[in-house]
Amino acid sequence: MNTPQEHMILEVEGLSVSFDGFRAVDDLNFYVAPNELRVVIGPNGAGKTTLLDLICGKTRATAGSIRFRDRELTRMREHEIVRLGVGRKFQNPSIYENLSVAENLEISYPRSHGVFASLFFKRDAKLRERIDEVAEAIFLGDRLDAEAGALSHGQKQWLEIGMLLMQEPELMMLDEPVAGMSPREREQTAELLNRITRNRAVIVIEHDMEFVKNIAHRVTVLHQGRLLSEGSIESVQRDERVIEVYLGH
Ligand SMILES: Nc1ncnc2c1ncn2[C@@H]1O[C@H](COP(=O)(O)OP(=O)(O)OP(=O)(O)O)[C@@H](O)[C@H]1O
Repeated sequence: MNTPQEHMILEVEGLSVSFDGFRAVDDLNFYVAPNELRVVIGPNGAGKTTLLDLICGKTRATAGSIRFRDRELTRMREHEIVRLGVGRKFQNPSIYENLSVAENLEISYPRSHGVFASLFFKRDAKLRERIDEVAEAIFLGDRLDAEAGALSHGQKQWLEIGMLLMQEPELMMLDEPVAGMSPREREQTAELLNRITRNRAVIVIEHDMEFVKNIAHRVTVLHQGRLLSEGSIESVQRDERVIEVYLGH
């Protein structure tokens, strides 16, 4: 799929970024539908992380456009992009180790309704409800009072996903979410991502092909900053160009 379709939530067109003349992302077109779970794969240095950096505003594009719900993101600042509904999870969890699970979720709840809104009981009830709901979704419903630092590596990754979910993003991006997880935790993460995608679009960068098979609706393969192949996991795995790049011929 390399042509715009109707109702795409994300439309990336002609996107390029150069670092000292080196094109890390090179004239890329990339479209994601509202309830899609897209996995981006590709060899080291293919431009996967840079693509997410461009979408979330961490890196500025040299050329091209990124439209999210018909809003142009390329000139927006990171916090504006977050406010529009784009959430990003980095490889290393950025949770507050000294705070409890519930507190970590609470500080991630958007305050956009203004300081005075927090004076009202209604907001607190809604917040508590949201914390319970998210904690349940990330398999930490019975660990609300646990200190985040005491969680397992996998649980910390889930907590960070939960912190993003508190903001109810319409597009969520995750960089290698199952790195370092046990097989059981990987299974649960697949279940979590599938559930999350019912209400939003999700982009995942992943190397573990078994995991990719469990979650991907479609796969985008990047190579040297360009689109190499795109489609179902089966079609991408059969693609000669993909095989060649991975086998390094
Ligand atoms: N800020 C930067 N300055 C200079 N070069 C950069 C910068 N960010 C990325 N690059 C280069 O761009 C290329 C693409 O990097 P990127 O991290 O996007 O690849 P990747 O596909 O995510 O790889 P990996 O699987 O190894 O994480 C690499 O050659 C990298 O060294």
